Amino acid sequence: MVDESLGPVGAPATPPAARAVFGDRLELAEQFVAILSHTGISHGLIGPREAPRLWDRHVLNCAIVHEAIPRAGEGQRVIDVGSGAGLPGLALAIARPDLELHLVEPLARRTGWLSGAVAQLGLANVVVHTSRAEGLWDRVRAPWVTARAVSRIVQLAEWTLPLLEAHGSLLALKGSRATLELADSRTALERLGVVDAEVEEFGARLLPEATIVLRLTIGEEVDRRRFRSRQPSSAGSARRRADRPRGSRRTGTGASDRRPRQP
Ligand SMILES: C[S@@+](CC[C@H](N)C(=O)[O-])C[C@H]1O[C@@H](n2cnc3c(N)ncnc32)[C@H](O)[C@@H]1O
Repeated sequence: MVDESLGPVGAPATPPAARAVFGDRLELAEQFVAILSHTGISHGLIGPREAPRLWDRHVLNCAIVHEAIPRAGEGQRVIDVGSGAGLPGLALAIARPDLELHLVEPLARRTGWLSGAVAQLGLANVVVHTSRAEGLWDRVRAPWVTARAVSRIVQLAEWTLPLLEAHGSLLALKGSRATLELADSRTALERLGVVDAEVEEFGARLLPEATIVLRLTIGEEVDRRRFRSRQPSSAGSARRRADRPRGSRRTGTGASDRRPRQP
C-alpha cells in the first residue's frame, strides 16, 4: 500500500510551513529531507518510524530555532554539539547561509555521513568535526552553541559552556519538561558561570508543535577551573579501567573514547 504522506522519493510531502521557514532555500531543505529519508535511515541515524514526520518533528522543529540568532553579518559562528544526523546543525545551515555552522560529533560513522550530506547539498558554510565537545575547548569558540537530545542540561553545560565566547548562549532544544529541568538545575548552572537562563518557544504559530529552547547565557567568561576539576583524573580512569571485567574493552571510535584535552 502506498503511504499517502510520502512524496515520490519516499520523503514526506513538503508542508506549507516549510516555505515560510526556508524561503528561497526550500529546495535545499527538501533535498536534506530526501537524504534523511534514504541514507539517514539506512545508516541508522534516524529511526525508520520517523520517516513520515521528518519535516515537522525534525527539520522544521530544528530550523525554526534560527529565530533565536539575530542576523549579525556573514560568518557568525554556531557550534552544534552532538549533531547526529545534522539536527539542528544542518537545518540551521540551510535556513541561514549567513551562519557558519560547526557540527561536532564524536562518532566517525556519523561524521562520515554528515560530510557526505554537506557535499551532496553543496553547503559552503559547514565544518564537520569528529570530536567530543570537550576536545574542542581550545580550538573553536562561538557566540552560539546549539544541541538537541544530547544530555541533561547540567552535563550539557559542562561540555559546552567553555566553547562560548563572552556573553554567548547555549540553545538547548528541549521537550515540555524544560521548565522543570531548569528549576532543578539552576544552582548548579549558576556555579558553572551561567548568568541568565530562560525557557523560550519558537514556531508556536507556524508549526504543529512549538520548539522549546532552554537558553543559557554566560558572562564575560566561564571559570575553566570549575570545568577542569570535572574531568576524570588519571587515577579515576585507572580505577574505572580496573573495574571493567578482564578482556572487556570500550566500543566506539578512538575519537569518542579519547579523553578531552586539558586546557
Ligand atoms: C541522541 S543523539 C542526538 C542527535 C541529534 N542532535 C538529534 O537531535 O537527532 C546524541 C548525540 O550526541 C553525541 N554526543 C554525546 N556526547 C557528546 C559530547 N560530549 N560531545 C559531542 N557529541 C556528543 C552522540 O554521539 C549522539 O550522536
